[in-house]
Order: sequence, then structure tokens, then C-alpha cells
Amino acid sequence: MALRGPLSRLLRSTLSSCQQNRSHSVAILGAPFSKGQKRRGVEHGPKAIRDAGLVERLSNLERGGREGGVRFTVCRKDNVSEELTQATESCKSDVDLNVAFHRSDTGRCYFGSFLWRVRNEPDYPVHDFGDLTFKHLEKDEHFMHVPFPRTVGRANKLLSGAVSGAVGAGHTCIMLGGDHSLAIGSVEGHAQQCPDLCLIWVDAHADINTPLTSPSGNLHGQSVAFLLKDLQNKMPEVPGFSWMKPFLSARDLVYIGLRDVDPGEHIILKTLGIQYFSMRDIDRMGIQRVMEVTLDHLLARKQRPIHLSFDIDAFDPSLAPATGTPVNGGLTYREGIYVTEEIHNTGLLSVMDVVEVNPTLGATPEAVEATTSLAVDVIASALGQTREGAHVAFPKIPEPKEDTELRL
Ligand SMILES: NC(=[NH2+])NCCC[C@H](N)C(=O)O
Ligand SMILES: [Mn+2]
Ligand SMILES: [Mn+2]
Repeated sequence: MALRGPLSRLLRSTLSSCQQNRSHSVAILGAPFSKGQKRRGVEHGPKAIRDAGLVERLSNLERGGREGGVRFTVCRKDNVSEELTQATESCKSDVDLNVAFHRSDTGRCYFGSFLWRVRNEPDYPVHDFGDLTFKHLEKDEHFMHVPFPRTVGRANKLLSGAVSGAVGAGHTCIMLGGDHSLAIGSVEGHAQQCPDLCLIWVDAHADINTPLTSPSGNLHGQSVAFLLKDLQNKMPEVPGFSWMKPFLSARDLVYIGLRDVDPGEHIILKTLGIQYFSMRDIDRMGIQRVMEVTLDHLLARKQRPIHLSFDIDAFDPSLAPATGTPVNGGLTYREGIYVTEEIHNTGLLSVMDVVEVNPTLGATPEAVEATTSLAVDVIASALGQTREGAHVAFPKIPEPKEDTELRL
């Protein structure tokens, strides 16, 4: 007899996430584009990230596996055991399931935990599709105080097609920016293939200004406003963007890392009830809880593809100095990596943007190198690199008498 209550649903959705493994190949797509803001240099981001060894890192990645779990409270242990037996039977053999119970103080209920772990996932082929070629339009007057609207619109249309093609071909797509206005095309292209996607925006900034609220006019600070259905009647018609319509609901978006939000953005976040975690929230709750609530908010109702839009300025400027709009008090290295590890653990990452790496803005070559190698680290971690290591090359501990050649 199958359980029907909330626990059953919880276990089923947890289990389905352990069975998820969206894709077996990775596509890298470079988008050398900088017209979403006024500082040049961010168009060299894709080359700088590749020069930091991205393709080699991903090709040699030993994925340690994925893990996750839930905690629950129940009154009758036997019901749960039955549900778990069914769950275990339907699970693939390379998955470890672990259940633990302990009785509550009153003795009337049990606290339980259900943990799963997919061991060493196979490595996957990495395809570098090179860089897109963007044209700067000669005649492209300001719209209100927004610079380069047609150039940005057209670049995003091109990018949208490329991302849609990569996802449609079955790849997990890594988009290297470029400035953050590129998320318009990247998320739009992703949504063409996966209309039910959800969006995790890791950034110091909310990038949700409309042309009417933006203090700078820069489109990299307005990307989310172009995506949201809920803002449709607040957006003027910006030239260059007639090819797209907003498609995302405010409840399908979560921000992590905010610490520089403009007044017009704040009223939008509050009015639309968007889930966000500022750096203060991270201080208060800890990054572990932040990720738990984030993934619960987006995935509890149903498992669906994740679009991760990662602005490198989410990190503290001491770690990622080579970026156009640094803000003090950002994510630590460990917080940033934890975010991407947890997203990998869902098995649902479908597209990831890494944007705003500007190699011309580092004060020293070391500062640039720190930023680009950090970008490589978050990408590797989103794709399954684990901090605890992996042993894909070793099916067992090698013994001296065996004449085996080790793949190191
Ligand atoms: N993607 C970014 N780095 N955005 C920074 C945006 C800064 C500011 N909120 C603006 O709208 O101009
Ligand atoms: Mn930012
Ligand atoms: Mn941004």
C-alpha cells in the first residue's frame, strides 16, 4: 500500500532528484559582448576564462557523485519503511539510500532522515562551440537614457538561438559572458526548449531595473525585467527587443548574494514578492539553509530544469576583483562553491551563465588570474567537481602484487 501523504510526496520528489541526470555532455558557448554597460573589456571574458584552463578542467573532471536528502517526522515507522522499500527497488543500482530514525522525547513520533548518494558519475564529453560573433550597429541611438538598445537586443537574439540549439541537442550549456545583459538571450533560448525552467540568480545586484527605474540606463542592470511576465505592463517598448516576450513568473526566480539594490529594484522585489537572499540573509541563516530554502522554493512542487545565472561580482571583490561593478561584503569562496555544489546535487542544472569577468580591470595580473580561475572553479563545481574527492580512476585500492597500470 503506497502512502499518499506529504511524506510520501517528499520522499518521491527526493528520490526522483537522485535519479535525475539531465545530460551527458557539456557545451561551452562564448559570448564576447560588452554593450550592456559602458566599460569595455568584459568582451574578453570568454577568452580569459578559457585561458584559465576551463576546457581541460572539465574534460578531466572526476565527478564524485551527487547527494541529497530530507528530514521528516512520522508517527508510524512501518509505513515509512514500506514506502522506502518501494523507493529503493525503483532506484538505480549505483545509488546508496540511507534511512535513520530516532524516537522523539515524548515517544509519540519518530524523527527520520532519508539520504541518497549517487556514486562516481561517468565523465562527459565537453564540446567548446567557440565564440559567437556580435555586430555593433552603427545607428543605435539611446532609448531614453539606455545606451545601445538595438545592439544589445540583437546580440541577445543571436545568443538565444545558440543556447536553444545547444540545449535542444541535449547538452548542459555553459555560457561565458560578456556582461549580464546576455542573460536575456540565454534564459530566453533556454526557455524555448524548457518552458518550465526556474532561475537562480547569484549576484551582488538584482539586475531588475526597468528603463524607468534604472539609475545608469545600462541594460546589464535590467536583464531580469525583460524576462518577467509580472513586469510586462511596467516595461516600455525598448527598440531591439521586439523578437521576444517575457515568459518567467516571479515565483520561478530566486536571488542569492544581493547587497547593492537600487530603490526602484527594491519596490519591484517587494511588490512581486520575489524570493531573495541578501548577504545579510546569508549571514543570518547560513548558506546551507539558504540553499535548502532556495531549492525547496523552486523544486518542491515539481522537478524542473535549472538556469543558473552567475555574476562573478557575487563573490567578494577580494576574490573576484576583475569585474566592472564590484561591491564589498560578497560571498566567500566556500559559500560560492557550496551554492554550485548544491545545484549540481539536484541533477537539474541545464544552463549556467558566468558573466562580468573583465580581465582589463584587474589591478595586477594576479588579480585577473584570481578572478578567472575562480570562474573556472565555480563552473567545475556546478558540473560535479567535489571537495571531498572522487575515485573514478580507482575501482578499488591498488595492491602491490597486481601488475595494473593506474590512470592518474
Ligand atoms: N550585472 C551587473 N553587474 N549589474 C550592475 C547593475 C548596477 C546598477 N544596479 C544598475 O542598474 O546600473
Ligand atoms: Mn552584479
Ligand atoms: Mn549581474
